Amino acid sequence: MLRTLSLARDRLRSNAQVTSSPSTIRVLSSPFSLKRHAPKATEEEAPGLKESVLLYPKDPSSTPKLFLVQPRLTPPKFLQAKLNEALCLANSLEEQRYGYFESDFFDKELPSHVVVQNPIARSSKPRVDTYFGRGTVDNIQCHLNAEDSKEEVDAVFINAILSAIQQRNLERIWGKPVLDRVGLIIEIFNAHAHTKEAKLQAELAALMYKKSRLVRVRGTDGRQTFGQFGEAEVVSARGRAASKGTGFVGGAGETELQLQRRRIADRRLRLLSQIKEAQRTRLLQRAARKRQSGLEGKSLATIAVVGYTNAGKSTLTSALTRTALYCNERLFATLDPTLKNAILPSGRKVLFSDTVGFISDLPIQLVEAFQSTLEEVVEADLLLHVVDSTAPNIEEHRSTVFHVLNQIGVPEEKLKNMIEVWNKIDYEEEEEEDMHYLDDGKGEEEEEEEEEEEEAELSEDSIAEETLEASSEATVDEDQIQNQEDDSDEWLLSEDENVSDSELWKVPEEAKEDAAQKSGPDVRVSALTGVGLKELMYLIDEKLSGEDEKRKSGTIVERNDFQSRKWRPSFKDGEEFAAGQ
Ligand SMILES: Nc1nc2c(ncn2[C@@H]2O[C@H](COP(=O)(O)OP(=O)(O)OP(=O)(O)O)[C@@H](O)[C@H]2O)c(=O)[nH]1
Ligand SMILES: [Mg+2]
Repeated sequence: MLRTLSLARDRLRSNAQVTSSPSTIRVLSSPFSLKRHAPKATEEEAPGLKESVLLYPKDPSSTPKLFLVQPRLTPPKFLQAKLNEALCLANSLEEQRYGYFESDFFDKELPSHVVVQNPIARSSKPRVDTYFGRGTVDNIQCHLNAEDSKEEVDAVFINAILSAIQQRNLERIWGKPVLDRVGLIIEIFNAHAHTKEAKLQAELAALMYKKSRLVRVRGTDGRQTFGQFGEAEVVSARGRAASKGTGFVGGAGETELQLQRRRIADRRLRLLSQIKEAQRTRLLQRAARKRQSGLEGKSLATIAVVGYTNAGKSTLTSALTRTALYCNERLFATLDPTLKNAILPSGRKVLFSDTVGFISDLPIQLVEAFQSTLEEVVEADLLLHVVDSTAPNIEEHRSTVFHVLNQIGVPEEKLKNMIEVWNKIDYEEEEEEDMHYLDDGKGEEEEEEEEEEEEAELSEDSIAEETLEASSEATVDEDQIQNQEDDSDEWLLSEDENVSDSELWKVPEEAKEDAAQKSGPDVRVSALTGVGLKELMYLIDEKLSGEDEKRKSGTIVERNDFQSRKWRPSFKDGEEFAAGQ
């Protein structure tokens, strides 16, 4: 069904009527209530971390005003879903203070946005220098000027993956910071991180992203700098750069680049050792849990609740365990795994683990920044996949989750045994409406004409432009060589990897096949109203006893092969330490 933007807002509001109504209603609806957790006095703050991870200059005390640019997609239903998600992402960027968000999500205005031509759809290859064609870049500039005249836009959010060069060039043209999809998600991680471990992991992700963004920038006064604005130049391993034919012989610039890299490398090492410490604590706790359950003579199984962000994982976990986890309509409301007890119908005691949600187009390296968090998923006895049954692009959500679970090394056996829960069945579908969003207004014919004109312009006046593009591509490779020398185990792929965007970010066919193998939900629930929860608890009981049987008969290998999986945590000594308990 075609969902419109206004419908999306209505839909959010209709959810809001249930979830964000006055606190009295929330408390009365217990045990399925959604209470915001109180500030933790014992939470150890990590002072000064925030300042060092900002991807663009902003006032941390206020929510930034973003202008969203959505490349056009087909079919319209898919575009609508992606646009809705991007709007929610943009509105999710808000600092969390003591476990709370100050503003109510549903009171927030939707960010200004425009749908523009998609360079990938047109030529299957975006422009190397500016991602979009010239006409689109100018068009966005006009929209930005109009927005600025109302209230100044703090940053432009492009819902696509940009290379460092494209990002810098667009910043120079528009005179504003530009965030791509990965950049914004990292910003959200940093803004929402609450515990020390989440803060460290989010900073690590930001740091490695920053590293992949290092390009030399020519300031307005002609000096080379790494500042926010300026003309992007690609720095080669030999310290040579070329931009519009203006090369320079390097030396000082190269040193500056190396200095930046060294600072990042130093900080990364410090962060890794702090994360290792936090992970050691987690491993000790897990070992203690196992020991205790062993003493009691029964195994204390852990059930990891996984799913796309905003699917309702925390709401469901709260409902099943009769606790009040933090649930919020903002994307990535949960960043830390939380364990909660519950008793199954058989009387068996289990632990539910609520964790960070997944999202499409997220590079594995970013997922890996949360490796200590995701270990809870890999180590769990049973997985509960929560799917938002109201999502228009439900199949994309499902395959994204299968993809991430595969990437983090969840064994196939566990994937097969995973319970798929379709949530939000209480949600009623609204009438179909026409889509409402600001489009750049270009029909296909116009787009083709514009493209032809651009191509003609390029071939006439190609020397400067092509020099930039060709040299960008050439020197990027050389730059990558240096990158690898500096830091061989890169976390984030940069544009330097020379792989097209579509190849990098799309969900592989195998993940789609995995998702398709499961024909539908095992159980349909409403975490909010409690419908289907009893059935779900019986199913969990059944699956766990099936697992016990298989284990007894030896068809399941015990969880001692952590190091041999596709993705491995780098903290082997911590494992050994815990194993020795
Ligand atoms: N209508 C309806 N809304 C629900 C249901 N379950 C969750 N929600 C709403 O969906 C939104 C997201 O819920 P969360 O439980 O925070 O989702 P999550 O999967 O934990 O999200 P992240 O932690 O951000 O990944 C909240 O506004 C919930 O109130 C449901 O069964 N019905
Ligand atoms: Mg959550």
